[in-house]
Amino acid sequence: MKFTIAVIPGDGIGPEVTNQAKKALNAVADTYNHVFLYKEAQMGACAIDETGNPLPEETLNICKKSDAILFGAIGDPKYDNNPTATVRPEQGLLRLRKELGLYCNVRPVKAYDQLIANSPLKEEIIKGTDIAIFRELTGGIYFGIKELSDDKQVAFDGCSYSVEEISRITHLAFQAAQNRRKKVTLVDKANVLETSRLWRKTVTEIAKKYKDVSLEFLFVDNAAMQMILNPKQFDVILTENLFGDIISDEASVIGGSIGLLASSSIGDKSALFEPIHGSFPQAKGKDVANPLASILSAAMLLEHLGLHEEAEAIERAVEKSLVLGITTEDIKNKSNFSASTSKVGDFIADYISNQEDSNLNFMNIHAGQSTII
Ligand SMILES: NC(=O)C1=CN([C@@H]2O[C@H](COP(=O)(O)OP(=O)(O)OC[C@H]3O[C@@H](n4cnc5c(N)ncnc54)[C@H](O)[C@@H]3O)[C@@H](O)[C@H]2O)C=CC1
Ligand SMILES: CC(C)CC(=O)C(=O)O
Ligand SMILES: [Mg+2]
Repeated sequence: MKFTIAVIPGDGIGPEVTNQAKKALNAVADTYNHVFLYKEAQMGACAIDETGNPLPEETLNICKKSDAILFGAIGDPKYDNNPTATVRPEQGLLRLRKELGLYCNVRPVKAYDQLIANSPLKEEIIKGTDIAIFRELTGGIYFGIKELSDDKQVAFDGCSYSVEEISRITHLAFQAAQNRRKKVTLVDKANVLETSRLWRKTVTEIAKKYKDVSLEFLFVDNAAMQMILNPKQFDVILTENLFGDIISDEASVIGGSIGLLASSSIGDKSALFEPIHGSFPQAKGKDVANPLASILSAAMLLEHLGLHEEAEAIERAVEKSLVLGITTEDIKNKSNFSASTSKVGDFIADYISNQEDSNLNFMNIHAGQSTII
């Protein structure tokens, strides 16, 4: 089959990790006889440098015409360290999400058995953790009216949610729970925020239609604590934009590294796939960033295109890289061995193409080495 995939590498480590995801997709295309037509587009700091606009119209058009979008990350210290800059890389990503209506961001969190020792959390706490975070992505405080008083002494970020915005992601979260362990936890701050009270009321109503799914409520401050104390209590977490952003980075500690967490952002017409991490500027160009979040995002992309077997092939290759310890330094194994970003990508692509044979090639490279390959 033939698909058009918009590729937005972005800034920092975005291009490096996206390249590895493309290697995995190319291996899938060769192995399963598909054609992936990549349309590369700019967004973020690199787009500002080139065009003055963090989301050029051309990028938006390429995305609208594609079957799916693979995105790396945006962001650059020259903007992070300049709070008065009025044009910012993040505006590009936020506008893209809004323009494409990508309201449902799903962030799977799981504790891989091979990496349990890498987590600072105890094995008995994290072993078996399997959570799907459903984060609302086009509403809330990230999209509210922003103001700074004329004397620059007072700043304002508005937060609003409509019943419609809450309802559409709530249905998707409950449908996902029906195919999982049948539990939804709504994470909010309904003891304080009016928007959170609307979330509780709306979600409670919708829950009545899904009688096989139980609904629990947690205030976000408590949820942040429970994520560390007892993550196995969670199945599907449903939450608003800001809270979902924060608790998903926190949850990545369970998996051993944020460099492992992939995501899908789904709307009625478009779908985008990206790691949950940012542009990790300290690692830019060093070939050390973990590409697995990007590679697993490519697997989610294939799943979205209906290519289930192909998605599984990527997931199996990722599992194999973890079993063999062919991993970047953020999750290096006990032998202190770590592979570079590109070598991990090579292994994944090779394993998809050749399956069992690739073990041998990489076991040889792996044997007796303690430095980056
Ligand atoms: N979706 C996006 O494009 C996002 C962009 N950002 C932007 O990224 C820039 C940096 O933000 P930070 O807060 O430092 O977040 P970050 O996610 O880029 O990095 C935080 C830390 O996570 C670890 N990390 C991240 N990605 C990794 C990877 N692939 N492999 C191994 N370790 C990894 C590193 O220890 C790093 O110091 C900022 O400009 C920010 O606005 C932040 C989050 C999301
Ligand atoms: C960079 C922000 C716009 C968003 C973010 O941190 C995220 O989506 O994880
Ligand atoms: Mg984030």
